Amino acid sequence: MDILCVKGGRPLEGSITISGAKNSAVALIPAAILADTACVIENLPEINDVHVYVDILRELGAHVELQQQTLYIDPTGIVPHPLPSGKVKKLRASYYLMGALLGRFGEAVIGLPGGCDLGPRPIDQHIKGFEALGASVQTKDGALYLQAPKLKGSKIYFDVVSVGATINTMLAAARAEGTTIIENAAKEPEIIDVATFLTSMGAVIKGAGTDLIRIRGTSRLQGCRHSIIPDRIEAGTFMIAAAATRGNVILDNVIPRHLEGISAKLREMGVEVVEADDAIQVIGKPRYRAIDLRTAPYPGFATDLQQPMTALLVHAEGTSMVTDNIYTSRFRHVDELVRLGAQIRVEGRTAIIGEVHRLEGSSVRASDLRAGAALVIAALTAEGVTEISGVEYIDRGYAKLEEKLRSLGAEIWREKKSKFE
Ligand SMILES: CC(=O)N[C@H]1[C@@H](OP(=O)(O)OP(=O)(O)OC[C@H]2O[C@@H](n3ccc(=O)[nH]c3=O)[C@H](O)[C@@H]2O)O[C@H](CO)[C@@H](O)[C@@H]1O
Ligand SMILES: C=C(OP(=O)(O)O)C(=O)O
Repeated sequence: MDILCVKGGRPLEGSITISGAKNSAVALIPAAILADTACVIENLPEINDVHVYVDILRELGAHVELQQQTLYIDPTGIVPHPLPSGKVKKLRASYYLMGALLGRFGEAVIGLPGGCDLGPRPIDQHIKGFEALGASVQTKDGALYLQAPKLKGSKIYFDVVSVGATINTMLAAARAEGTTIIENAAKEPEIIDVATFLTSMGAVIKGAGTDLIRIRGTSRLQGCRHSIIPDRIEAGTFMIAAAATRGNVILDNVIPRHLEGISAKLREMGVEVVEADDAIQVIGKPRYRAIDLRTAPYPGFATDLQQPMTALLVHAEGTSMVTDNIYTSRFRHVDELVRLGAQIRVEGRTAIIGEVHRLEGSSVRASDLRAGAALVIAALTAEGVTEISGVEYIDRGYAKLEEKLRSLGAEIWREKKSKFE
């Protein structure tokens, strides 16, 4: 069992390069199933979710070669074996196998997805999308059984703005006959990235990035080469860490427009944020103002940065209120922050964060991916050493986290711990 050890107290200084987006990567890899020839995906983040997906594609019969940040996928050998359990339970985004296999083969059996436990994460809107395209969908023994002799374009209105349901419907619709219209679509940059990929393959997609997307499907899609957009959540995490440690960090390979939500909130606190074309600089200050924030679908403040942000707000003067409007229980990091000395209480969907003058290192546990990021940020600002377990969650979604932090001057290292310690 690995743990991360962090000795706090050093400002982060220097520059790092942000990796490709996790939430794009885990959609683009299954999207390659839709092609009749091979795809090459570049700027892949070196994270566990990608490794799990590569294993799943191999299990289905694809020829896959992964070399650092480049992935070659030849899907011609794929057979739509049922995957009711196993690796699909390890990540949330395994739900994209439903749309991709349905689009390519007209059938799929996929276990209900895993991923971070943030409260209920239903997939009723995904099912609504598949059914609108003509698929029959049944849930049995923890798996979804999908079948559609012929997929036909249709008009779908989502009752909830959902990243996963929007992308999944786009995947199936790309090989459906006729035009599909998605209303109340999610607008995240990763949706545009998937639309760009499918367009390079031969689908005709208009409106990605708005709440109305039109997809004209085709019976043949060819392989293509695509470079993944930068990870705005990884970038946001480092921006918060730079501010929390009163550091001075330049992030290369970012799209500043994707970071407007986090940049605005950091500026409101008194952090200096300077934008260039494809880089952003964060300059920490000795004192910060408390702020209120509410998460919302893009372009609102990303829920995935809510937990890291609470770790910074601990150091602001006054009382901050953080409300998560997307998930009902995304505050499992709070008790762990309190162990380090933070003053936070949770009321319903809101965390009320008081000001403290110092945090002190302790042993804490990451309950999910961004809880892990929040604990690392808190540990970087704490006196003494913090030991963080639950590292497997952090490894799901942050590429070379320790390496990047060390290059900025942090004292962070990994240790093996016996399960009896
Ligand atoms: C792999 C991936 O891209 N994960 C991201 C994706 O997750 P994911 O795609 O799972 O999240 P959604 O956008 O679908 O979820 C948003 C909200 O809609 C609800 N909902 C969703 C689908 C559905 O069928 N029914 C329903 O009620 C969810 O419970 C949640 O409250 O977007 C989330 C919200 O930005 C991010 O936190 C995740 O990092
Ligand atoms: C919630 C997240 O991931 P997933 O949807 O893959 O569980 C996340 O990236 O913060």
